[in-house]
Formats: sequence, C-alpha cells, structure tokens
Amino acid sequence: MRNYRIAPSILSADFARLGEEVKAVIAAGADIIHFDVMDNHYVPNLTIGPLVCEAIRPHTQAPIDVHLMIKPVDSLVPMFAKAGANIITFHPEASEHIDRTLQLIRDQGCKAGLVFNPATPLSYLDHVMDKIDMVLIMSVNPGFGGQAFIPEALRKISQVRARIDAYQAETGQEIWLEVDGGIKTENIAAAAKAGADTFVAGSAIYGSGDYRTTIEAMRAQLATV
Ligand SMILES: O=C(CO)[C@@H](O)[C@H](O)COP(=O)(O)O
Repeated sequence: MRNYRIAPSILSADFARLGEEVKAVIAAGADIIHFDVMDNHYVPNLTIGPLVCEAIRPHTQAPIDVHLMIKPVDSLVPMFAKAGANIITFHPEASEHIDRTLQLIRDQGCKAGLVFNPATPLSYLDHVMDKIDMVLIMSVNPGFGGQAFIPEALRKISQVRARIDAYQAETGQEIWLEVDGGIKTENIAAAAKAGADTFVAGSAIYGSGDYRTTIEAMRAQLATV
C-alpha cells in the first residue's frame, strides 16, 4: 500500500475560527493543511494571502500546502515561504517562466509543484520533472469548493502516475501526486487506484459533522486499494 496523505482544504473551514479548524482536522487524523489562494483574476474568486498563512502557522506542525490560483505567480512566492508555507504549487499557464518559478520556490526552501486544470495538457511536465516535488491534478475547474468530481481526471491521474513512476525509477526522485476537487469517501479509492497518493478534501471533511469519522472513513476506503 502507498503512503497516503489526506489534506483538508481550509476553503471550507469556518474562517472565523481558522486556528481551531486547522488544529481540529490534524487532531482528527489529517496529514497536511491545504491552503487555497485565489486572486479574482486567474480564477473568479478571492480568498486568502500570506498574512493568513502566517496566522495559522503557529497552530500546527503539519505541512501547509499552498495552492496558488493567481497570476502572476513569482512576486508572492517569497511572501508565502516567509509566512510558513512548506509546499507551493502553481498553474503553469499562469507563469511566464515555469522553470524559473519552480526554482524560485525551491530556493525559498519549499517543495515545488505544478497544478493541472481539467483541460491543461500534461506536456507542461516535459522539461521540468527534475524541479518538481508534487503534481496536483484538479478534478474540478478551480475557483470554488463543493463542486462535483470530473471523472475524466482519473485517466489523467493514471497518466501522471506512469510518468512519475518511470522518472522515479530512473532518478530516485520522490514526487507526490495530489488530486483536488470533489473528493469524498465514495470516490477516494478510485482516485487512489488511478495513482493519487495525496487527497485534498474541503467540503467532504469540513462540511461533515465529525472530522475524525470522515477522515477514518476515507482511510478505510484507501486501505481497500
Ligand atoms: O482548489 C480548490 C478549488 O479551486 C479546492 O481545493 C477546493 O477547495 C476543494 O473543495 P472540495 O471540492 O473538496 O469541496
């Protein structure tokens, strides 16, 4: 069995109690805090920035996984690194120089990753695998929580899994494969079977009455893969 990681998206948390909400999901068994940054330019919604990342940092030791849905990208990378981000991912079509942005993230001491919308081609991976620690496959179009999972994402996850495994066999480099959008207890096993190892879930966890029960149910499904 792979080492699976569950990453609740705080987009669906109670923003008036964010510190407690972060602590609560980690205490309930989650591994990573997923932090969605939207700019009302690259995506049609507006969320949170480095100040909020800095504010939640003292509330958890867990990695903070910052998903930048912003354009341009580079100017905010050092600010998020300074605010305590551990992983920073961005959309390749939002950066003028993808290789430079990936290097910038690593130079700031964070893990770096590329995010693929449902219709973004995987060819963006072609010449930058050596600078990638995570690939994030969106199983919804970015901008909002609570959308329905797009099943075609499973095929894309399988294709990325094959690329990662081949690259890892050749170089030994570890690359995580994350899926984000519409992940629930009912479909998490399908995403894992396709090859994902890291699962973002916003509404399914924060919208449930009992975080621990939901995370345990997700892990029970992952154990069947
Ligand atoms: O990045 C995004 C949306 O753009 C996601 O992280 C959502 O926040 C996931 O929410 P659910 O689909 O799990 O409710």
